[in-house]
Amino acid sequence: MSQVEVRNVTKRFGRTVALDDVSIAFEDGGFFALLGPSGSGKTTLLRTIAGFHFPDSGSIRIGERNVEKVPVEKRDIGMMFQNYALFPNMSVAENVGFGLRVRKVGSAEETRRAREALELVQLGHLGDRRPSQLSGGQRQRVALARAIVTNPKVLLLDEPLSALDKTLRVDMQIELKRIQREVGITTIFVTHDQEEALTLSDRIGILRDGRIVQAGPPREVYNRPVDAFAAGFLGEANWLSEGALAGLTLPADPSGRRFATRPEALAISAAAPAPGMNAVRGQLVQRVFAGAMATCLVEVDGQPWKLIARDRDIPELPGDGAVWLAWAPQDTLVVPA
Ligand SMILES: Nc1ncnc2c1ncn2[C@@H]1O[C@H](COP(=O)(O)OP(=O)(O)OP(=O)(O)O)[C@@H](O)[C@H]1O
Repeated sequence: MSQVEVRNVTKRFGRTVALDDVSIAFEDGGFFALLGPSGSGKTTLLRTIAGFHFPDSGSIRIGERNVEKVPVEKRDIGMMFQNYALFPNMSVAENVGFGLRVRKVGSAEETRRAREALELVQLGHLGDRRPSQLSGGQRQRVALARAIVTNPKVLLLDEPLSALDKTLRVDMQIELKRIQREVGITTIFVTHDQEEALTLSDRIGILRDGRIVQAGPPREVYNRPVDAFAAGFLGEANWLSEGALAGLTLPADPSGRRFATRPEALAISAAAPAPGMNAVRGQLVQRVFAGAMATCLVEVDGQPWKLIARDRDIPELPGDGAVWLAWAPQDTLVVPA
């Protein structure tokens, strides 16, 4: 059975329908990322699961209980938001133990469990410090330790890493994933960073206008997007114009469908590609060197196409910019028009 289940939830703010009949299940122990453009309803969905909003209709189950009318503090959740606030006048260990104190577990148990949680986030040695004496990344770990110390059924994270700089954010992603695996806690994570969602999660859900467009394992959503929006939102898509379809080997009947390629599925060359490959002709606009990888921007039939490849795999290209872009037929993305 899934650990969290949202069934037909609608949530309105005045005339805005922030969640429109959303149904989605979160597997026990899974790491689930909610992705979508600004205003698509990600935060509203998370806050409705947390209990800060009550749905206008529909139900929410956490564990074995229906909780749509249960207040936040009784839902058995841990939370970490972007603007997490640690209590400045408490030590790190007291901050972590706070939720246990509220639950009156007793001081010996509080100390022991707070220490364990701090060790889990590798801050066992800093329990006596004040939050102001920690770095940004360390504070984030304290917030995480505090969120999981009560052993909740589900961990809700709303863009928890977005305030960190790039390097620290990548470190924290790895750390968060390790901790999530170690504890085995069902985690729901809101982000608008596609790469972060792909790195961390074993399932993703894409929202648009308050609806779930597609949910599934990242690879499945990336390789089999249900529509053009999902294809363009999770990664980039080069769309084939109708006129360019003639002569290509397509994995499905073209009627009622659109076809695209991912940037990394393409090979670029001056000469026509080998038989059996799909290929289009284009005009090289730009080749951008970025260390290990390179990007080529190519105009194909008036459309901008993008190729991403290892720089060393890109051959010398002709001065006049006339190139072929080739890909294996099975790498064609097929989406309903
Ligand atoms: N408290 C509120 N009162 C009124 N409207 C709200 C409230 N909270 C959210 N909304 C509206 O509901 C819709 C969904 O908002 P939500 O914050 O869930 O989107 P989001 O996907 O998390 O966006 P972002 O990525 O920008 O955080 C938006 O149109 C937003 O303006």
